Amino acid sequence: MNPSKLAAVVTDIEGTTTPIAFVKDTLFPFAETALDGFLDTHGQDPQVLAIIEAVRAEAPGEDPRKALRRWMAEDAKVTPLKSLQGLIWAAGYADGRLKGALYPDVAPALRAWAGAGLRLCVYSSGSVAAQKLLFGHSSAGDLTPLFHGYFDTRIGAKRERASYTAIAAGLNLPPAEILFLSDIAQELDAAAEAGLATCQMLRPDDGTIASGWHPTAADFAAVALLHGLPKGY
Ligand SMILES: CSCCC(=O)C(=O)COP(=O)(O)O
Ligand SMILES: [Mg+2]
Repeated sequence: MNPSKLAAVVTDIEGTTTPIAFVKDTLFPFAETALDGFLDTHGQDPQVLAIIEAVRAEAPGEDPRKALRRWMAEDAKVTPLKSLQGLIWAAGYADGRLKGALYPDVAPALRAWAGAGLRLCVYSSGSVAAQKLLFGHSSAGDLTPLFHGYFDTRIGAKRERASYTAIAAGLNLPPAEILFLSDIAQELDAAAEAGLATCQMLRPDDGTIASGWHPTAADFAAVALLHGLPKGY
């Protein structure tokens, strides 16, 4: 049963479902270390060739490997970098070197919300492939059957109102029936401008600063409490 006015929950990953430290200290260094070897081995694969073309288009005149390393250093949310990281992480998830880290409250709440009929979606700067890997090989098992949809930067940047309007249109739902969860105030601002309900995740482990006006929650059980949703335990 879903007594709230919500039809869907769209969640960010880093700082929301997943500790920032896992992304910054495990995922990103894994991709950085493996970059050259991956490109040496897979550089002629059609998928990788297309990504390198996209790198050249984004960084004209710059050596693609240099551009990729610069974006990694800047934590730039650039689609070709995010696509390539997803391909590199795939091998790590497949052989068990990587396991998608989730805060302990996340899986029980997601199961309860999906069971209550809510449509669950992810919106992350990480590529859709990378999102499916993280939730498919998570510390709580394969959670991908719980999700209705996945969105990445191909629908638009996370700090742009138009991205959230496009997500609502893609879900064929009034924006007000969608709750967006994120730790980043500018993302929540953009979602609220598009008419979505928002909640800022203030994970104590991540030391997130409150934006001042979005409702806040320290975990998904608190989100459930705010919206009259089951919390899963
Ligand atoms: C799909 S997991 C990797 C997350 C990632 O690459 C990233 O840049 C974090 O972006 P988010 O939008 O989840 O904060
Ligand atoms: Mg985030």
